[in-house]
Amino acid sequence: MSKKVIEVSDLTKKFGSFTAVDHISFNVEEGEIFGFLGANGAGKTTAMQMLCGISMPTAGEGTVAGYDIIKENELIKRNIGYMSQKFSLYEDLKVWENIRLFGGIYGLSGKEIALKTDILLKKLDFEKERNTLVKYLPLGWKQKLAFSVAIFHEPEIVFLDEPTGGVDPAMRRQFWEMIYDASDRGITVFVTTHYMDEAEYCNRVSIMVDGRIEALDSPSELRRQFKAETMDEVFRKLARKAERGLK
Ligand SMILES: Nc1ncnc2c1ncn2[C@@H]1O[C@H](COP(=O)(O)OP(=O)(O)OP(=O)(O)O)[C@@H](O)[C@H]1O
Repeated sequence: MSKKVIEVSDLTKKFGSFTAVDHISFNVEEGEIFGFLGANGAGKTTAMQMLCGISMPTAGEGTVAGYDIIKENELIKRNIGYMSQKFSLYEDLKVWENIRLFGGIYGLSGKEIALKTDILLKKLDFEKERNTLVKYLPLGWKQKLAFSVAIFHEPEIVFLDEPTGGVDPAMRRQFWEMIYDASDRGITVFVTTHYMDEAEYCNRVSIMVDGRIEALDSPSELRRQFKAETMDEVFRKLARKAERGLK
């Protein structure tokens, strides 16, 4: 049996009387690429922030990387990687300065950071951009850099919130090569996306509708269950039920 890196049960988040995330329960296994889908406003970001220890649940319980999401949220923050929609890169710092900053935040030594920076820049073919201010990088490059710094400390799990928004399919494909590479090294990947071709690349996918998980399985099994040719069709069949955000 594979180890569970995420285990949550009845996780709920209310904002006043509005229930943004409504009693969700699921597990993610070590090394999985787990897709977290849902229409705008379905509750994906809110759920992810609870898993990352950034936001406290109103109800429910769970563990991430073995730590309790309520009592040990500080430990979770230190032991995961997180790439938010706005990514955390500092636009007015150079590429190498951003890498050093995040390496430091994650507790790596100066020597380790220097060594790993050289390896990373070479791997990304970014050596010429070492001294470039991040604000001058094209969006796709920023996304690759943001992902690289999110996993610089080799966390057990990385959370990616719409990591490939706004770039062309070729660039998105390159980004997914990096995701596969991380997954091959044993890093569990939890990823939200609006692109249904990306959903097909995941080992398992959950689909949220109005704060609840309405379906969860492998893409092929979901296509079978929903008698659909593509994940896009599965998604549209489910999203039709949504009352939030689609009007
Ligand atoms: N701090 C908040 N206060 C009140 N309502 C909020 C807050 N954060 C989120 N919401 C509401 O909760 C619902 C879920 O939002 P969330 O951002 O989690 O959705 P999402 O699935 O990530 O959507 P998107 O794909 O647009 O990012 C939305 O209706 C949103 O307006």
